[in-house]
Amino acid sequence: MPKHSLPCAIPCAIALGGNLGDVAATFERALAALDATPGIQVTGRSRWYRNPPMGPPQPDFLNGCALLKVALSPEALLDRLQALENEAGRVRTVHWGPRTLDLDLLLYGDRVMQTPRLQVPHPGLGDRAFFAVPLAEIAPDWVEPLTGRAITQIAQTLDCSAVIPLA
Ligand SMILES: Nc1ncnc2c1ncn2[C@@H]1O[C@H](COP(=O)(O)O)[C@@H](O)[C@H]1O
Ligand SMILES: Nc1nc2c(c(=O)[nH]1)N=C(COP(=O)(O)OP(=O)(O)O)CN2
Repeated sequence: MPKHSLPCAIPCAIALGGNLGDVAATFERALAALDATPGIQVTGRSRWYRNPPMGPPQPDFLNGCALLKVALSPEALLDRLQALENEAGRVRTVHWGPRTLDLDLLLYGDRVMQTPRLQVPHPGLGDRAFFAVPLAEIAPDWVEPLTGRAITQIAQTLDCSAVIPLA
């Protein structure tokens, strides 16, 4: 089925992060693989932003966000995101430690859910500038359903000074 006719597609926002290897190339591969996935269309992407690590000392991160149209359940979308993390060689060792690729589901339409596997909106959206700054670039007016705040409003409450766009 052509992507433009995906029935019941839900607008979603994801975050990309990583600090091991050629992260920009890893992000490009992940977005291409997502767009090639039945039931997923990549409709927008931010610039990539360099910023210092949250957590233990480690190399700076690249972070960014992408917008999707998704005709999959939130759980099936998470399965696909985690499969792509694994394909990028992600190894889970240290909590908040270095990684080749992290793909987080930030928003799934206006759904609010909290299950053992999935919290949506992502609980970091309100306090992580490396989520809010790139998302504000591509979806400034999207209203976060838990607090009723637009993404730009969230970004304005955070110290965004260390989240620097690449060229
Ligand atoms: N919104 C979410 N996006 C991604 N992962 C989520 C979300 N809510 C809960 N999770 C769970 O978080 C752990 C660890 O995720 P990493 O970001 O890969 O460290 C994972 O088991 C998800 O089920
Ligand atoms: N600058 C920056 N620092 C980070 C980043 C990141 O993307 N950018 N992700 C982290 C951990 O994310 P993880 O997904 O493991 O934790 P979470 O489940 O709390 O989001 C830890 N520290």
